[in-house]
Amino acid sequence: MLRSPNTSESSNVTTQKTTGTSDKYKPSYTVEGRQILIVYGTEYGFSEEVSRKLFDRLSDIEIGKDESRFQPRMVNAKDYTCIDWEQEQICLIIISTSGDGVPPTDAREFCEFLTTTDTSLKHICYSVLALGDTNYPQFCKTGKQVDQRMSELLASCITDRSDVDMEDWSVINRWMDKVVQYLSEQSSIETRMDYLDLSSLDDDSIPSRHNPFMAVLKVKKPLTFQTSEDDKETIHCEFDITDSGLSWTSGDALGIYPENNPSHVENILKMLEFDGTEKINTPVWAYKPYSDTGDIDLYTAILKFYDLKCIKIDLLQLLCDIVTEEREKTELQQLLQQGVCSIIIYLYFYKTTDFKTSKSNSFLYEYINEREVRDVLENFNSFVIKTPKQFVSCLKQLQPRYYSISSSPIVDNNTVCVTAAVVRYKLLGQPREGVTTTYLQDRLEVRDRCPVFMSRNPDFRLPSNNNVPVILIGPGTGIAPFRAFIQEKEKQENPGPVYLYFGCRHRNKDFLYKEELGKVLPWKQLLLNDYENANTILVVFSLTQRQNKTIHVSCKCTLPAWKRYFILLPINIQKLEKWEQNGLISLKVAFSRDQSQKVYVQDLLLKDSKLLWQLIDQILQYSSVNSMQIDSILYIFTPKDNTV
Ligand SMILES: Cc1cc2nc3c(=O)[nH]c(=O)nc-3n(C[C@H](O)[C@H](O)[C@H](O)COP(=O)(O)O)c2cc1C
Repeated sequence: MLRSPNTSESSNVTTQKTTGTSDKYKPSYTVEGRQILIVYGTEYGFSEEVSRKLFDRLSDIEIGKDESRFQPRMVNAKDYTCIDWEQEQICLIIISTSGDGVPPTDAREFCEFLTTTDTSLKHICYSVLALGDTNYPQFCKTGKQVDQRMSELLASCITDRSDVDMEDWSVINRWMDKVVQYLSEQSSIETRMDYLDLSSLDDDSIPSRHNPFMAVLKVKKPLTFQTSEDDKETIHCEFDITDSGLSWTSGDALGIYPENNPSHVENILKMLEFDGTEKINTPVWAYKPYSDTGDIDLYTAILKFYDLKCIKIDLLQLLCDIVTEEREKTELQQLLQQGVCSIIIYLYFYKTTDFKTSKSNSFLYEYINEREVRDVLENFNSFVIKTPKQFVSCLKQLQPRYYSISSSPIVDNNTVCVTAAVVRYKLLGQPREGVTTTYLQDRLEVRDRCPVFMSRNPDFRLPSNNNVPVILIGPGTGIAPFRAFIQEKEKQENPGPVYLYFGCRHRNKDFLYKEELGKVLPWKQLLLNDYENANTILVVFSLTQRQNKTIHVSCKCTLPAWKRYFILLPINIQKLEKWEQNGLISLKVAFSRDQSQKVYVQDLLLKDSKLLWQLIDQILQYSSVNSMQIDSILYIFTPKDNTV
């Protein structure tokens, strides 16, 4: 029997028949059928959502005259040890890329297993759906690596890997169509009961993304105040996680499940002419205690589990089908079908008419990106939605948000701190707000409870050698994880020096944690100028000769995904000192709005470009930095698409 490591050969596999629909996506769900394994590796839950869709599609297929069924089973890559590869026939892998081209944290061991095993998977047919984002230089790297490795292990490819740019469902659906088409023609897949070894799976007692801990908010204090429209509102929150079983390491992030603004929920219910007490099926992604019940009232479901900011194209499609006003129908049709020009371009490149959900439909994407669910319902209001189910099936799942933890467990392992800039802005003449930051600021009161869990960030750590100097650049709320790092350095015996680069608009208004940092680093407060236009946060850890290694990380922080870059570069201590003596490292001090002429980070970088390239040259010569890393470095120094 070929099992992944840590799996007992003599385990008692209980193949209980489970019939509950909410349980069907769990690996413990098992019925007799033609077994198909779906392995998903996810950081933020999208791969799991796609896997559920695939599961449903595969479950619906009837094969042959006996109308037998496929029995898909979904296994999170973190639970890969329950897989008995010898028994598998078909394996579909849906995996995202995280960090700077690395597997999702929970999928690392699975990828490591695939890389190191030399077992033949000749008997397995497979296909990979790689999820990613073209804004990252290492687009879909993990999916590509997994695909290559499966092929090296002699598994046969059912259909070519598809690489998905963000949530491009047209690509996802095309891949699923091909998989379904292939499988529908396979009568040789054996019918069996399930044989997964579930004994090694995590129990539900440890809080996780699916089972968050209800932490008490014990402190909420403003770090900056809004005295004019231009000012930023930044808050510091402390959550009590005593007896939760949760632990973290500085560099990790806290996942927080927000609630929507109740007035937005009420407004939507009014437009739909529902009163909110109607019952619907509890969404499969609901956390406890809601997940324990079969149904939930519509108001609670929309408040806690559905995204009212991001629009699913299904909502436009539904409205297009049911609006009664001709003008609205025509507008929706135009929106969904877009101009002839882009259809032709799309047909030419993709040889398909499935353009409705494609990113190539930029007109549609622009419409969606600028609007929220309530805007769409207001724009096209001649509808009658018959059932709450009809409506919620067109909404996205409300995702947890991740905040870099701004406190060290060494200081207090029962209190988790986060630092958040409250998001409020105007778009299309309407006031808009960030869901979680306004939930924390406006709706969550001290002593209230809120669902939280830990999100590991294993690449983003202080160097293990305390003597190693550390340079941190974290403008604005980018300072959050560095506050935790600095708290740790404070507790170390003979710590190496810490260089902190911080940027903000005004010295007296938004210099976060000014007093604390002033205490810790009186001798090295290097204030960089404005951060607003900084695309990237660069973190330089200097390493001793002995530790010379290159580490690349991405950190979950509050910046939009494409701005989330943390890069570690190795620098030799002596070199660092020498560079400093030679003036290669100089201090740049500027607050963007404290003088009449604005000065930004990129202006300083541009001015220093020659110097910076010399520095990068030295780093590159010193370490074995590969071309991927050079791309990332180039990205840092071209914040305004300027080539330095
Ligand atoms: C911090 C972070 C780092 C990422 N790094 C990459 C990357 O290096 N390459 C890539 O193709 N996509 C990258 N992505 C995009 C994700 O792979 C993409 O959003 C995917 O749909 C997420 O799926 P998941 O929720 O299942 O993890 C990154 C996303 C985040 C938030």
